[in-house]
Amino acid sequence: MSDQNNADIIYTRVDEAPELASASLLPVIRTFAAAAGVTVGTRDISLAGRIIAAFPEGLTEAQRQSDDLAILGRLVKTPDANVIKLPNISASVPQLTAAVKELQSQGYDIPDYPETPQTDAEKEARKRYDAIKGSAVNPVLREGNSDRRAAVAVKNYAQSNPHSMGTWSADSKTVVSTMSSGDFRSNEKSATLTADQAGPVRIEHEAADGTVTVLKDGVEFPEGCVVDATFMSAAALSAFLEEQIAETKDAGTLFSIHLKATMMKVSDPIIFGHAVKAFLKPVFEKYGAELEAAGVNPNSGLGALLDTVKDAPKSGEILAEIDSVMKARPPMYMVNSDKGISNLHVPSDVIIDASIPALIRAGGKGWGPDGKEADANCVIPDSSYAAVYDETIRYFKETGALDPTTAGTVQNIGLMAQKAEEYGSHPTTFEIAAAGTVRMVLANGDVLHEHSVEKGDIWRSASTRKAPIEDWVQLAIDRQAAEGCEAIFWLDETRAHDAELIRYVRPILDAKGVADRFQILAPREATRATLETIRKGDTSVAVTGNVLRDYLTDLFPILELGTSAKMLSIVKLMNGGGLFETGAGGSAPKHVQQLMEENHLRWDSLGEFCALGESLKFLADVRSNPKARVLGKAVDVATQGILDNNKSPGRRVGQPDNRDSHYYFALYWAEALAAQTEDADLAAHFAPIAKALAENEETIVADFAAVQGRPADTGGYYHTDPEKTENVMRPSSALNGIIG
Ligand SMILES: NC(=O)C1=CN([C@@H]2O[C@H](COP(=O)(O)OP(=O)(O)OC[C@H]3O[C@@H](n4cnc5c(N)ncnc54)[C@H](OP(=O)(O)O)[C@@H]3O)[C@@H](O)[C@H]2O)C=CC1
Ligand SMILES: O=C(O)CCC(=O)C(=O)O
Ligand SMILES: [Mg+2]
Repeated sequence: MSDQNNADIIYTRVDEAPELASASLLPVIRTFAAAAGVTVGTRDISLAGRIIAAFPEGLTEAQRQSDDLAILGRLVKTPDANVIKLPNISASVPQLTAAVKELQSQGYDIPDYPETPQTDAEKEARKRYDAIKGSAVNPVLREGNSDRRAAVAVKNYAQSNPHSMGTWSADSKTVVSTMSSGDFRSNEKSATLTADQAGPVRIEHEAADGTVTVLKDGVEFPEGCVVDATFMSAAALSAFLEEQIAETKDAGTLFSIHLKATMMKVSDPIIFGHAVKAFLKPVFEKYGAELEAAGVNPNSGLGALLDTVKDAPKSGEILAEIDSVMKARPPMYMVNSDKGISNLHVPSDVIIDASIPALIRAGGKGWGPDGKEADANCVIPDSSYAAVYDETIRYFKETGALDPTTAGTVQNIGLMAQKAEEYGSHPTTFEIAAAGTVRMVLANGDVLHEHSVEKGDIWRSASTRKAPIEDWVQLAIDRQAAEGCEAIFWLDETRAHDAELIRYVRPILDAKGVADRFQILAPREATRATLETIRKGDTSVAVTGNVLRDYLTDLFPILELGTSAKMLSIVKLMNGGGLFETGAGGSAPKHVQQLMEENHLRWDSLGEFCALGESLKFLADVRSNPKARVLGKAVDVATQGILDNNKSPGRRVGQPDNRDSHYYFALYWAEALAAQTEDADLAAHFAPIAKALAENEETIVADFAAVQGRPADTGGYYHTDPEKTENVMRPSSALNGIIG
């Protein structure tokens, strides 16, 4: 439930590990902030919360929730916004259906997710679920461009306390494989709209027999908007996947496919489904009709397929066939080899931004079905950005792994505002029903883009508005000026969309007289140049579009810091507010599993600490609240204390965990507040708190240690019980007595 709706700072309620961590950290933040008259409210953007808000009809008054995402969506368009955004689940269909089941089991009368909606009620339910699916939160909240980097203290800490890195050898068989034609990159067309062309656009499909179907009408594109259209050929994709399965088998590596089925919620589940069909091709050839009759949707993955087949007629026969096909295939890269969960089981288990960097950090190794590490063929069907990973892998094979003790750092300025580029394209992405032509028709009747398509092709249009582009270039100029270092626009002049962006970037750089401080390089060349720069210990600012923002802000932090959870992640909202994201990663489902099994939470809240400090300092600026600045500066001291004293959570049961790190954060924060001299009232207020926290260290740490090693019950996975979660996450009465 939401509370304190007009609070100074909104702290988001999310899912999985960060939500568990919040149960312990948020009380500390609220208590400390209150001393400076700063209120911290919450808004629920969790998957379960969004489902509850979408289906009030069958719920009791007590069960209902407000549509907090919509409320936040309005807030971030105002100068008043000050939001701390933790990572939330971007749900694939299997995650969505699991959350629905859990809520139903808790007595929430909400409809099932209709896989093939028939009745009007089912169609309505499907429409609402489709709005919840995938990356449904970030695009709404990100009304600004992205500034992600490691705080200096965090980077220094990583250099003196390096994480483990796998070794890279020149004979590693790990490769990236991508399409050379028929993909989104190859078919892309792009144009920047003139004043005459601006206005509502119609997207239509004309079948071979002349039947015209309107796919989408009235999509508003203003003047200066860069509008792209492209498609992925289903035939080319299938041929490519079959070829890759065969090549992987020949090479003796693991087959892996890396997609973004969450943010690219229409296109990438379909591509994933093609991979499932290609891997099990003989099964689909033999039992296609039975699988369809049973309601199998390959886009939901092998896990769902196996579940559905279990209850189908001929299940024994089909399962035996699946088994024999799998044996003939190359071994698969596994998500969890102990539990037999493969890359193809769930579309959201292997997400490219985090999955490839983890493999690169490990020296190009993935886990095989036998539970052993092996080289892998990393299949990335679309070639738009695959070169980044390909070049990184080639570079490490040539030069060996990066050394985190000496490596410099890559900062990112990402073009993200107002659903920029591919990540905003799902409302204008379509799986083509019949061979023909897809056109984008402007208000004046002109055809902007046109493609010949076949049945099953995935056609999409993406757009990027002028104001966000200009804001992004300015942010890059400011960041480069602040760092005085290398800065590269990762744009490929031979790619249609990038060529349009370059037409914006060059004149702005010239007009500001800073063109000599920037390079414009295609992703492959930019990757090589950047790796060479950080190898020397220097800093590089990567100025990128939205997809590379996502990819690079996991890739480089994971190599430099071991994880992207420690990143500072600021979104300067276009209308003046601030959105402070915590880290650059996700909600870490594996961490929840560990907590449930052995009551150890290895989630590191460093991202939250960094975001909190920024949020408080921002509040101080916009509200002229000097006490908030004192609080914010003390947060920075506390964060430094966590690093200096090695108080981040350990990975294994028995080691100090997330709860311990919050205690030390509170201790250092209180000590810093007590010690500062800018605000005597705050110092006096926090002196006894700091003293009590210090004096009770032994008891508090013992309270935490005592609960580990046994299963923990939070009353749910997607929709936890607040009281049970509080019991699990705040087990120290000594600490609770001080924090309140
Ligand atoms: N901003 C957002 O809202 C984002 C949301 N997501 C969502 O998160 C979910 C999981 O995505 P996934 O791709 O697995 O990526 P995650 O970033 O959640 O997990 C990858 C791994 O990174 C490590 N990790 C991440 N955060 C932390 C942290 N704070 N402390 C310590 N380790 C951390 C963990 O490694 P280890 O297990 O080795 O400890 C974890 O297993 C999905 O539902 C996805 O949609 C993903 C990215 C961003
Ligand atoms: O919105 C999402 O699904 C993921 C976001 C993400 O990975 C990122 O912003 O780095
Ligand atoms: Mg990401």
